[in-house]
Amino acid sequence: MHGNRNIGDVILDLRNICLSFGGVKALTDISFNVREHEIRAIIGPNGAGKSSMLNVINGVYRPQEGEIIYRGQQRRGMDTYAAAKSGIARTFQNIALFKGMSVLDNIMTGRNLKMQTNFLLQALYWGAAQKEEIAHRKKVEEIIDFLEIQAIRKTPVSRLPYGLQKRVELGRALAAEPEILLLDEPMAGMNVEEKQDMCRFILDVNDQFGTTIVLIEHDMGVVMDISDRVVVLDYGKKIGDGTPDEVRSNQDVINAYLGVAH
Ligand SMILES: Nc1ncnc2c1ncn2[C@@H]1O[C@H](COP(=O)(O)OP(=O)(O)OP(=O)(O)O)[C@@H](O)[C@H]1O
Repeated sequence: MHGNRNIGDVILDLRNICLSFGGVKALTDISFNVREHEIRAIIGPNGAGKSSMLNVINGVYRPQEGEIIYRGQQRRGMDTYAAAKSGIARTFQNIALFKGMSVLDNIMTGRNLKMQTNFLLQALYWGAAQKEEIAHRKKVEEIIDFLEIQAIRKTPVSRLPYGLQKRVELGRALAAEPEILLLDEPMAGMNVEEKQDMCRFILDVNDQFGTTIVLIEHDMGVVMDISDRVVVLDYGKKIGDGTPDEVRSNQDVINAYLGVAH
């Protein structure tokens, strides 16, 4: 629960979203919502528009048509900075960490938006800045404990196996203490064990921090296992929306997936 909102309230409402790139219609009239505290998956075959949808939510793309209502307010012209500031954090399909920096420092970069003091103020009020720094470090250490990566906290990210890099990326997103966490294919390229770990962490984040999670994932087993609700896109259109069971038995969804390699 965050502030005065309750579990199950709609916190993000996407209405009639249309997005095109030149002649390519990436999203056509897409509407769906995200409820407080749920795990919401976006699935669909390659090129269906999943990444575009995530990019609309965190302000990378501005849709030509449609409305985005976030926390009861219509969002206009939000950019990535404003989205992050308002509590939306994300991880990327391809890991976007500072490879030469340690795990600790990478996660610390996720605190940037939370830092109040700028460099000048830091020089003037050294004590206050130091206090703030200590508070940030504490938060980062909590995340490191939570993700069970104490042993590698000083290790440069480039030396870590892929699965752990993904975990560090999750840590950096968590450092921003987001209300909505967007995960773009969090299990892509992972082996079975790494996938199980990541699943557990996603569920724990949701459970212990109450974070609402929107994720894109190709692994159907994972999606159906951990999601509360699933929205299905195909060729930029919404063809299904509901609980995993509802989506599984939706004929349009079955057809779309039988049409590809599944
Ligand atoms: N920046 C862009 N410029 C031009 N076309 C784009 C851009 N981003 C996406 N598209 C097009 O929009 C459509 C949807 O792409 P998108 O990446 O959102 O799909 P996706 O479901 O995430 O695919 P995948 O599973 O392969 O990652 C595709 O036809 C894609 O070529």
